[in-house]
Formats: sequence, structure tokens, C-alpha cells
Amino acid sequence: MSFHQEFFTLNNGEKIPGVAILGTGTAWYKSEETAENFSNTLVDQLKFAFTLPGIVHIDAAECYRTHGELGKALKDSKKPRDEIFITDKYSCQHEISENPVKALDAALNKIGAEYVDLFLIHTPWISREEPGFTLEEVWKQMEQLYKEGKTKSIGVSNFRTEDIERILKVAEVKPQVNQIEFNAFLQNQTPGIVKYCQKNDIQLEAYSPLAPLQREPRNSPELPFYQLISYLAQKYEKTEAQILLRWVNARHIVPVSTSSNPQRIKDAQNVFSFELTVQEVEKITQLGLEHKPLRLYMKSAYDKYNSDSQKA
Ligand SMILES: NC(=O)C1=CN([C@@H]2O[C@H](COP(=O)(O)OP(=O)(O)OC[C@H]3O[C@@H](n4cnc5c(N)ncnc54)[C@H](OP(=O)(O)O)[C@@H]3O)[C@@H](O)[C@H]2O)C=CC1
Repeated sequence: MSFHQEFFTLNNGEKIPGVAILGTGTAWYKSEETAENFSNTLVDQLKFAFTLPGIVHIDAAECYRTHGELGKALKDSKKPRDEIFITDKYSCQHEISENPVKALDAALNKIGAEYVDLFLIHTPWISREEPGFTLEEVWKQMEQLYKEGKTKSIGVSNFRTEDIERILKVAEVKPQVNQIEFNAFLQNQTPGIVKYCQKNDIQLEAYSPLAPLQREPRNSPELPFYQLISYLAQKYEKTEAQILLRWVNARHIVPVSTSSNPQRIKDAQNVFSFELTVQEVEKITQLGLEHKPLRLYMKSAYDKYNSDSQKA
């Protein structure tokens, strides 16, 4: 069967692939970057991803300290740059670079690219005290990078509605994306964020889309949620992971997944060869909402929202 891929159109007209198949964080994350901990395994995974058909969407960030691996894989790959979609993030909370302009310059240098496709502010915890400027000021720097063409789109990550409201008040360029934690067991990272972004034409991306399969021990296969996922996997002859990624996409959200296993990376790029029905999408949503919240990231800041996180 010929390869089929789907995209979402961002509010600036740019297209984003409907799934990101290789995040270079989580398992690949390093707290410091040295010659010794350079990961040839990650280089090989990236090179494998670049052999796949279509536009391959890679998720990176300053604090993952894996730009070197991405740069090596890009250099060794024959895939044209315009068939690779690179997301990167200014990880302000780690204070690696002074500001986003310096962060992106350093990233482009390491990656060996002239631009990234999407550049995000990693977290909203920015103030005059730390790292020394306001959210509004940092957004102006993001806009500068956008106007200079160093990034084709700009956005945020882990932002609450009130954080985005602050940016919208001063924005010449509206954020194109908010990348948040989202899966069937955590359908609002912070109160009302999914509806808010969708109403305001800010594309959502979902990290930890496979959390229901991975992090919660599968000790309750009799739960209706898992029975449904297993039934749909058989019906469509897909893996349970592909069902969950397709569900996130059907909710008009870009899943950001990752794997150390080439077959799984390939499967993630192949989630558009089938379609869930409207009723199936709704059923996964409803059964997911019945589960207690499963939050894996930003817990110290966002656990207080757990009681609101499983509301559609
Ligand atoms: N903006 C932010 O603050 C954050 C962004 N991220 C980004 O999102 C990316 C993905 O996050 P993550 O939470 O890891 O995403 P996922 O929910 O996709 O989980 C990935 C895990 O699922 C496993 N997996 C992959 N495919 C399958 C499959 N077919 N069946 C069963 N298990 C599978 C992988 O294990 P295996 O390797 O064994 O296949 C891996 O450990 C990160 O790498 C990072 O780029 C993540 C966290 C925070």
C-alpha cells in the first residue's frame, strides 16, 4: 500500500506532520553533554527515522543535550532538509543559554541547520527574578527569531491558559503551538487548556501519548479501556500504540512519541493507513476519562490541577 501522511495547518499557514515519531528527550535525556556520553544509539535511531517515507517529525530541546546526535544524523542522512520537521525548545528553566536567541543560535550551530521548523518556550516559569526577564519580553525575542526566518513557527510548551493570555496581549505573532502532557488518562494538563487552545487556533501537541501503555503497569487488562484498545488493535491490524497515537491525532492534537525500537518508530510514522470512526474516538475519550489522572511530568507545579485534568 502506498504511504499516506496527514498534516495540520498552523495559524500562520505552515503545515505540521500529524505525529512526531522520535522525541530526543525522556530516555535519551542527559543532564550534561560530554564526549563520553554522546549516544551513537540515538544517532542510529535518527538515521533510521530519516529512511522512512514522508516528512519525519523530530522533537528536540536545549535541555535534552542531544543536538550533537541530531546534527550527526542529519549530516549522515540523504533525506532532504525539507522532508524533516524539527521542533526545538528554549529550556529557560535550565538556564543553559542566556535567552532564546542565543539558545537557537547554539542549537542551529550544533544541528548544522539554517532553521528549525518550530521553536518553543519549554516552560512558563519565567520572571525578572529568574532568568531575568518577563514572559512578555521573552516572547518578543521569539518573534524576532521568527521574523529572521531562523524558525518557521513559534510556540510554547506546558503553558496554562493564563500564561498564553499574557502573551496574546503583547503578541504581534500569535503562538502557533502549545506542547503539553496529554494522553487518555490526562486529558487536560491544566484546567481547560485543550478547549482554550483549540478555540484560539493554537495547535496542541501531546507528549506522553503512550503513557496508558507504558507507565501504568498493565495489570488490569479487564478494564474496559484496555479491552477496547485491544479490540481496535485487532480490528485494524495495528498495535495498541498505533491506536492511541491515532486517537490523539483524531482529537486534533499532534502526538509526540519516541522509541528505542526501530519497528515502533516505523509504526508511529504509519498511523495514517487507517482511521478510527467518530464513535470509536469518542469511546476511547470517555473510557479514558473514567481513569484516575496519570500525570508523569511537571508534577510539583501541576498536581494541584489533578481534579480538573480528567474533564473533557
Ligand atoms: N515539552 C515537554 O516538557 C516534554 C516533552 N517531551 C517530548 O516527548 C517525547 C516523548 O515523550 P514520552 O513521554 O517518552 O512519549 P511516549 O508516551 O510515546 O512514551 C515513549 C515510551 O513508550 C514506549 N513505546 C514506544 N512505542 C511503543 C509501542 N509500540 N508499544 C509499547 N511501548 C512503546 C517506548 O519504549 P521503547 O523505547 O522500549 O520502545 C518509550 O519508553 C520526548 O522524547 C520529548 O521529546 C517529553 C516530556 C516532556
